[in-house]
Amino acid sequence: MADEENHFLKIEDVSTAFKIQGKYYPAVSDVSLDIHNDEIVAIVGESGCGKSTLATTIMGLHDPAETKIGGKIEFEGQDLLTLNEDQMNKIRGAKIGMIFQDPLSALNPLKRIGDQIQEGLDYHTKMTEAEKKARVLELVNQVGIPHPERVIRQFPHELSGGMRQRVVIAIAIACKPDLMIADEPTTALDVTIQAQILDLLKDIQKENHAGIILITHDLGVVAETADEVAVMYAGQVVEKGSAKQIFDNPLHPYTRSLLRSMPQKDSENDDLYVIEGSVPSLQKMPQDGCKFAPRIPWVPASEHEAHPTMHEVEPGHRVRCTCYKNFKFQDEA
Ligand SMILES: Nc1ncnc2c1ncn2[C@@H]1O[C@H](COP(=O)(O)OP(=O)(O)OP(=O)(O)O)[C@@H](O)[C@H]1O
Repeated sequence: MADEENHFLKIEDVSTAFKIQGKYYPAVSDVSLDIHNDEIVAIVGESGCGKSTLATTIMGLHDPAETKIGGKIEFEGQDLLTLNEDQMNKIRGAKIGMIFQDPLSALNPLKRIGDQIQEGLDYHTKMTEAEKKARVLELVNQVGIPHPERVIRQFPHELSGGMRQRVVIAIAIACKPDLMIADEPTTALDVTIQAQILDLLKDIQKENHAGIILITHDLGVVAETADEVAVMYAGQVVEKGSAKQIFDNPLHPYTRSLLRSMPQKDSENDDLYVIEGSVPSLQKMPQDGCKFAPRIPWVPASEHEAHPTMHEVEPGHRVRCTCYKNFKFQDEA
């Protein structure tokens, strides 16, 4: 594991609250995470846990009139939360690339693929036209798109979903960003294509020595790719550690529930475990105590902390609240 010295993204106590009918409700609460070069950090949790909000907070994509953001996001020596729009524009696309879930909506339907890949180079570099053209072809090649010369003249609708996602990745890596944020990059794709795209992300990460934040609800994707894992529930990180720690020794009841609901490759049993209940809406989110408590009502209140904090259970492995200590599922004796 990389040492503390070379982390280049340090998220410290970040909270993002949205204004709803005049009141602010937190979608992300006090999240702290470090990302290093050459590392894939997965952020995992069910829909509504705040994963995308954390990503868009890092990217500075929130309207300050509608959101309240707190904490610090140190990236290569500066706090992103203190930068203005012009300063953020210089970082987005150049030093931080973002890959969204749906390649079709991320691409402009009316622009040729080559021109879309070139846009970042136009904005962020002083390359000549010839250098940019060569770089575009190099990128198309790098992301494994066949017939690059033809594809750069095509429009998004002429490509398959998998090829479009490769284009989105080419756009994200055009300026060799140090950090890539991939928000559900394979969710819209079928299973075989998913595997190819994940392999591609891993290859690119190795080649560029980038750090990647991979947002997903799919633990299968996490198992395939991640070095480090942060499990989010109701806007908080409830457990984090290396992928090995999380998969071999999951502790928080929420992490354990997620793992239990994961389909097993060799299992013929289709009855998957389902965690009862769902992530509450922002207005219904419990404000105090363990936010997961309502979903494990058989656990006595005394097992939870009044103000749950993160506990280091082994080096690098942290879990929130004390309710993990004696936790058993209802069907366990
Ligand atoms: N602009 C917004 N205004 C108000 N509430 C929002 C806004 N964006 C997100 N939310 C709410 O914040 C919570 C977290 O949403 P977020 O999209 O970050 O979760 P997620 O874990 O990424 O889920 P998904 O995978 O479905 O995107 C949800 O309750 C969502 O409804």
